[in-house]
Amino acid sequence: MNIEQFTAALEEKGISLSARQLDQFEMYFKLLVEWNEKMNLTAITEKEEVYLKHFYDSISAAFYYDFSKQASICDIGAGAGFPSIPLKICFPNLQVTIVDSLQKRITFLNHLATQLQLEDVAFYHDRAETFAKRDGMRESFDITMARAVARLSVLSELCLPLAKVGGTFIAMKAAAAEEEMEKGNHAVKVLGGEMQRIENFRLPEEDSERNILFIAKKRQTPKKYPRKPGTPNKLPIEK
Ligand SMILES: C[S@@+](CC[C@H](N)C(=O)[O-])C[C@H]1O[C@@H](n2cnc3c(N)ncnc32)[C@H](O)[C@@H]1O
Repeated sequence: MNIEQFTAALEEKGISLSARQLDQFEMYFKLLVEWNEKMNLTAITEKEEVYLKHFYDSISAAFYYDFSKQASICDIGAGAGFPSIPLKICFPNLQVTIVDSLQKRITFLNHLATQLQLEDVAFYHDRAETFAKRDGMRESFDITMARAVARLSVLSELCLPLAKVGGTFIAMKAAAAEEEMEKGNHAVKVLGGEMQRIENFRLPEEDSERNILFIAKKRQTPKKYPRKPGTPNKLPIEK
């Protein structure tokens, strides 16, 4: 997807980018590739692929959810900033918090935010399991989201405790989401969530399936969750 196609595809979805926003994406691409030579940030480095598989794919959540309002987002395991940084570029009104367990990625994100002059962004080197125990963080975000971090039964324990009651947990998935949903539904309920809808589409130019799960945070998460780091993955809440 070249820049013209990227701009047109977003325009079609009602997202128009200014010259400044396009510059920010261009700088993001350059820094990603430059820093990737020193540290492992992504396997995707070819320009048109970065625009499609990282930028467009991250923004696709906005085709199904209104990010144009003032809202706080916590992006768990964002790595090099996906999906929340492309969303922040498109919707500067968002307050973005990223939590990632790899320090190197947080160093990159701090540099990126300075270069792109992003405001209202905060980056934490932590695991979601311990971040949720910090003062003021638990059940404090309007939206919690993650792309390519863990299967739903595990991911729910990382994301739902951080979403406020009345908020939304958005899980961005590739294929096989239906099966994951069936297995993950129990964890979603236990943690205070309720599956709302699943949006399914294919990435343009690729025959690659994408699923975005929207889960409403209905009730408070029981105090015992999240469990210790590593436990959600070792002993997922599954029936
Ligand atoms: C496969 S990468 C995905 C990165 C990004 N979301 C994307 O879509 O490109 C998974 C990331 O999740 C982070 N991660 C995994 N488990 C985590 C946890 N429990 N808490 C915080 N970050 C975690 C890893 O450090 C890594 O950066």
